[in-house]
Amino acid sequence: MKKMAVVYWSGTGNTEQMAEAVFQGAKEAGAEAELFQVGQFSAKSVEDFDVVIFGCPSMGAEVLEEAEFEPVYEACKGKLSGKTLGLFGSYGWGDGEWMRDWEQDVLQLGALLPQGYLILNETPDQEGLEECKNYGKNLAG
Ligand SMILES: Cc1cc2nc3c(=O)[nH]c(=O)nc-3n(C[C@H](O)[C@H](O)[C@H](O)COP(=O)(O)O)c2cc1C
Repeated sequence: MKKMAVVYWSGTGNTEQMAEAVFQGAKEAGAEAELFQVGQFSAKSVEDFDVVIFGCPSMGAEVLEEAEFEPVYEACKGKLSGKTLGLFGSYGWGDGEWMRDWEQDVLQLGALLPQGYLILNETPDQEGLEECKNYGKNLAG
């Protein structure tokens, strides 16, 4: 059984809804999944999971949220080489630049991103939540 962590930050709840659906999908696919708000996670925890799925919306000007999410993610970076990851998040008026940059960052660290990333505009609709579930399922498979 795969051990999976879904680790997220969300300001207004959109990425949180995505995180919950990704987590549900992983569990339905039979993974031993845990859901963490980013403050509950640390670099040390990376080793405890086969797959780590990070979620953070586009903030600032096309960057990760800097006060809470980024410090934890930065601390995890040293543990991500060879690790299977997922990346997801919600965005607003942009074109997903923050996620393209984030994808490049994890690939440069040597992490694996077998299902690519998943982004949704603002509040997820039913179809979006299904996409999130499937993303979690596929990473569990
Ligand atoms: C301070 C702030 C900065 C933001 N910066 C961006 C941005 O650079 N690009 C973008 O597409 N959306 C931006 N947004 C919009 C959020 O990414 C969007 O509303 C998202 O759905 C928020 O997700 P959350 O509910 O998980 O916090 C910003 C929102 C806030 C509050």
